[in-house]
Amino acid sequence: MSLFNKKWNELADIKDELAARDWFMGTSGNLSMKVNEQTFLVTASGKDKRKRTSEDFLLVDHKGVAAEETALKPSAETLLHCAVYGSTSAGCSLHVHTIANNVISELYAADGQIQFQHQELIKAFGMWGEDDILTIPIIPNYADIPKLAASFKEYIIADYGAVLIRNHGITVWGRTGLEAKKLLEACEFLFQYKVTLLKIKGGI
Ligand SMILES: CSC[C@@H](O)[C@@H](O)C(=O)COP(=O)(O)O
Ligand SMILES: [Zn+2]
Repeated sequence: MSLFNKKWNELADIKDELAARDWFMGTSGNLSMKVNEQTFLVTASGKDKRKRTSEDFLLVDHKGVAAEETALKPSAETLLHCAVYGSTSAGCSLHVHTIANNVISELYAADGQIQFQHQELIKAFGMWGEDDILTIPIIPNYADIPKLAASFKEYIIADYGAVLIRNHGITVWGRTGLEAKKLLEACEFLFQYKVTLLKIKGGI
């Protein structure tokens, strides 16, 4: 199997798994996977990401421009994926909108971040110390995508990480598809936990 087909199938399988969690409401969300140093696969814009079709992804260059003859449009948020691959050795980037990540982004917007400590799942981010703290930045949402991508890029400081976009969604990236998925699932677990706890305690 060619590298292109291998990467396509890997990304399609991740998409199916996230779809099974119902993380692609209203055509939201976009995913990408690096194929080589020059190009990556990204979801086509505006599609129902719960469906698996031969038009789910297209190949784009480092500027997010289609690298092949196609009628498909790359994700409207391709520049965020470009920002990841342009400044790290990441191999996969995932973006989803969920109720939990939107609620958390709104509740903690004034702090510009949310932190988790003494939570087993922060180990997904390599936080193995007893008192380690996981910090996830929260940035404003801009309709102007180049502006959003520039703001997002400031928080890309490693080959894996996560950034919440206020009242929009989360973008995570990792060295492999498996790592990116692990980080996304860990974040969503932590967000759902926090929302549930706040509700029980009467905080919201
Ligand atoms: C109607 S979904 C919201 C979109 O504007 C966007 O935020 C999104 O995540 C999906 O856009 P897409 O262009 O399909 O990648
Ligand atoms: Zn989005």
